[in-house]
Amino acid sequence: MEKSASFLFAGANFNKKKFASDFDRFKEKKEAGNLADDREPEEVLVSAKKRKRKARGSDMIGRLRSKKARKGLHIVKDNDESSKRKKELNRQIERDAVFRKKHKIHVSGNDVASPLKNFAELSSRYGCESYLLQNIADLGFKEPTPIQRQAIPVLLSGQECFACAPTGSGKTLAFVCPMLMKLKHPSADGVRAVILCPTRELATQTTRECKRVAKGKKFRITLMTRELLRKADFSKLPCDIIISTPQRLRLAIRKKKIDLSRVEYLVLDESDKLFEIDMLKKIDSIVKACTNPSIVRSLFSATLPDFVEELARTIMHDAVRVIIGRKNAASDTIKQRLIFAGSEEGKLISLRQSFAESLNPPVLIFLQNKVRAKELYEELKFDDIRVDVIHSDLSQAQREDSVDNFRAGKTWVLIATDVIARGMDFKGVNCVINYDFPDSSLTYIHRIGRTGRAGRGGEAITFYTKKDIPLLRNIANVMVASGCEVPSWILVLRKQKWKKHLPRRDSISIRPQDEE
Ligand SMILES: Nc1ncnc2c1ncn2[C@@H]1O[C@H](COP(=O)(O)OP(=O)(O)OP(=O)(O)O)[C@@H](O)[C@H]1O
Repeated sequence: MEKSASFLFAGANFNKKKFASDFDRFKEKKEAGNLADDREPEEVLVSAKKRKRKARGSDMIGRLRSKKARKGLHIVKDNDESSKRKKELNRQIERDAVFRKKHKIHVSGNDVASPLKNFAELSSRYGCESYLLQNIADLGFKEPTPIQRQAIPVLLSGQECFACAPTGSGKTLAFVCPMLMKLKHPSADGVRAVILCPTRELATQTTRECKRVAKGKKFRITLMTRELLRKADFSKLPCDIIISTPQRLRLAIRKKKIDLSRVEYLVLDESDKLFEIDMLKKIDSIVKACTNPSIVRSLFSATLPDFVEELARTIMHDAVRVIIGRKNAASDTIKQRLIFAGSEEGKLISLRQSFAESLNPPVLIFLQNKVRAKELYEELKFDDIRVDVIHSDLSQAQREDSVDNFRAGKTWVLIATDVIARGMDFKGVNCVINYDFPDSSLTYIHRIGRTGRAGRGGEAITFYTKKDIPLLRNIANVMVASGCEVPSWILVLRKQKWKKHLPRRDSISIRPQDEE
């Protein structure tokens, strides 16, 4: 090859000696090609025409071939693209699976959205407005909790969802955040979102939380109060989001005061409580009143019994199931203890003794009904501790005062019925005492979940007497599942089937009758 014959080969020297045999063959071919010129002119002409035809033919075939090739190339390219996409999708699925495993997120459903790595993804993936991110930051939330990581993208993708995550793990933000993002702006179109809570206290707390998260955006967030129910004309009342107990909302529907046909977003908080038989009818009529076909419904709770899942599946389309950790488990930040108190008298002695040794307020004490809550309050109110009581016989204002005083630290020990066992977020409760054994393992999980919230530690003490032994194993199983120690004899007791445990108990009062 001559020097510089080709720009590509410039600088490369062909070693003729080394490749002599190849070089000779190449020379032979060239010489044979030159022979054609020695033929007769006609011969040359005919063969030239033949060559031309052949060339033309081969050109057409070539064109055809190259067209096919181009087409083939497209197909190959398309196949390449789709296999690339498939590969990337598979990689994403693998990454999601690893991430979910790390955060103990279990999902089932179709095309479940990837979990959030951080709150900033709300903006990069879903165009979240800055006011919301700012509010989340102002609340001091640095990282999403596992339920927030998964439930928020699921709801933003428009899928319905039932979610089960431990007490105090941030479920409220997990449904409030996508709701505000979906609603985008305040509007005069009527109610567009409904949150149902089983108790008034929880509805009040959720309203407050919702307003904090929506700060700076003029959403009309309304708590359904008795007064509002009596006086307000909802057709004129501007309202984007309504938060209510099922009772009050059903009354409003019955009185034809409220139109829920535009509701785009419905949340059933503490859903297993809402699906209990006494609430089910009310829930049913509310669900039916929300007639918007594009509504997104979601169920949230720390406990999700199988019957609730089955019921939920009958009303929800293609819902995604999100479970954090183990279903129906207590928060693992709570140190749980069982104490055999022998009798009612033994419980009171034990309680006073533990207060005398170390009272570490705030403390919450649960009893099985309001009569017993009042009795214990009467016993303790003259002791040297700041004690208060909350139950359903108190007026709304008195109940609110009890909650506020406990929140503010004015009350050290709050005696309560199960009216505040679910959802209430009291910051820093150090100890929950089950003075009366809970009526089920689900109630146990919710009661003790008033402590050990948002990653903090806490303690739960449960008194039991002989009457509570039938349910002891069920509670012990919850304790073992969250890593607490339990005497082995309890774990071999017979397990009780689903039935409320509400035994008749002796009076708490140890004062002689004529003193009362
Ligand atoms: N991402 C977060 N980072 C830190 N704290 C958070 C975060 N999200 C929520 N919290 C806080 O965690 C606490 C518990 O949240 P929340 O009341 O929503 O729990 P929950 O899961 O609904 O509990 P429950 O089952 O008892 O109703 C609240 O004080 C809340 O402000």
